[in-house]
Amino acid sequence: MRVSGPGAGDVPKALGARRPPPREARLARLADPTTGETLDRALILWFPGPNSATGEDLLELHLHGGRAVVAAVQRVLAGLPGLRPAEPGEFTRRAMLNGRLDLAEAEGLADLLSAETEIQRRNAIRVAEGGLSRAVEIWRRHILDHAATIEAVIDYGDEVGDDIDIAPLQARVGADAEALRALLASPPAERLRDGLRVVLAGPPNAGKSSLMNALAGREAAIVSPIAGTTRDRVEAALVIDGFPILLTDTAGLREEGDDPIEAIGIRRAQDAMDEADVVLWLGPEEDAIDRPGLIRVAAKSDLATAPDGRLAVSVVSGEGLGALRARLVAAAQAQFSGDLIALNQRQRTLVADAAESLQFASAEPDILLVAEHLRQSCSALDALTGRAGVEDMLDSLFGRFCLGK
Ligand SMILES: Nc1nc2c(ncn2[C@@H]2O[C@H](COP(=O)(O)OP(=O)(O)OP(=O)(O)O)[C@@H](O)[C@H]2O)c(=O)[nH]1
Ligand SMILES: [K+]
Ligand SMILES: [Mg+2]
Repeated sequence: MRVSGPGAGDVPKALGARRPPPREARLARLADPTTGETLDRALILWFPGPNSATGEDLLELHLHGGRAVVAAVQRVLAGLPGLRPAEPGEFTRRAMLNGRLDLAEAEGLADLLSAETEIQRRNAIRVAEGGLSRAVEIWRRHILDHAATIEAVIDYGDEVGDDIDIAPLQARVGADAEALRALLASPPAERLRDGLRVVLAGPPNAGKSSLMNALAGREAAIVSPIAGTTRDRVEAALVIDGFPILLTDTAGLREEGDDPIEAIGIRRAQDAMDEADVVLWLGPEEDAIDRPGLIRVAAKSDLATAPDGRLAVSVVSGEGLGALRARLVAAAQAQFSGDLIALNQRQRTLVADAAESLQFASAEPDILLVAEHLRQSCSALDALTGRAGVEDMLDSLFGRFCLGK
């Protein structure tokens, strides 16, 4: 349990314990101040501000985790003058307001707390440790340099009353716009939870659901010899070699008959393919769509020899399943292993805005407007790290944290 703020240092005494020296854990008996009854034996840690997680005086009580113990201590603390329960995320919010971390780092921390997959965790820790903020700071400096040059040109131009060639500067600004946009090439952070999106597609009875079940290691979808068994999208999340993969089984594709539900299923199958990173195509060669990430699978290879160029797979003999898993891991690696930082939607929008303003600045003939576009680009980056006012954003971000964070 954490207590943050100017009165935090008085809490041990109120609980009948001594305040330990800074940053040293001490075992202490915590007592109810009204009854003298023992609440718990706990470790107390004392972090005087500003060198604490929140930047304020901060006290930590490491209690025995039982719900009743926590509730009893909480009740006693709430009864002390000047104390109230924290809002969700309030500690991190205070840390940010006290300059202990910036907005991008706080977002990284929120992502870290909710990370479900290894690639999410790796990305979140990079952001939480300031990886994104540092990259943004470099861009900001670039833009401020350009802006300073332009301001100088504007001032100087006033003096000599003459036009000055800003083409070389604009070329550099244009190059920066390109390079900044490269930040958008990494997959969006939201995508790191699902991982690689793999869709099984092909005509009815091709063996899609059987293959899905074999890869998932469970009976995720119904298998039967009846064509048109699968009608809706069926998802199974799995992890292969540490890479999260979201498998989606789909309705068999065929000329739409008079079954309206099957027709909806087929439309959903097509949507799923549009969104997929990898499509496992189990249909005939001539119907294979030409797209990146298509893996042609010759299913039921125990029944017939697979044609050249297709990956022979059988869920009966097990042939090709290992090779298929390896292909999926390779695809996931290509997509997620880079050093690029995955940006969330908010960050992507701001980076795109900043790059667009730079683009405008590089092509704008009016020198005053060039300066204005550079300013806008800079303020988009400021919003990213929270230098600019972003109250709404703070509310929604810190609402994602749990109590005590
Ligand atoms: N021998 C053999 N039979 C298979 C194999 N894979 C699937 N089957 C059989 O083929 C039939 C159809 O399999 P499903 O997995 O339901 O095919 P589907 O593509 O999902 O079919 P729909 O959902 O109807 O589009 C079932 O009877 C399966 O048992 C395989 O590798 N070898
Ligand atoms: K079937
Ligand atoms: Mg099926």
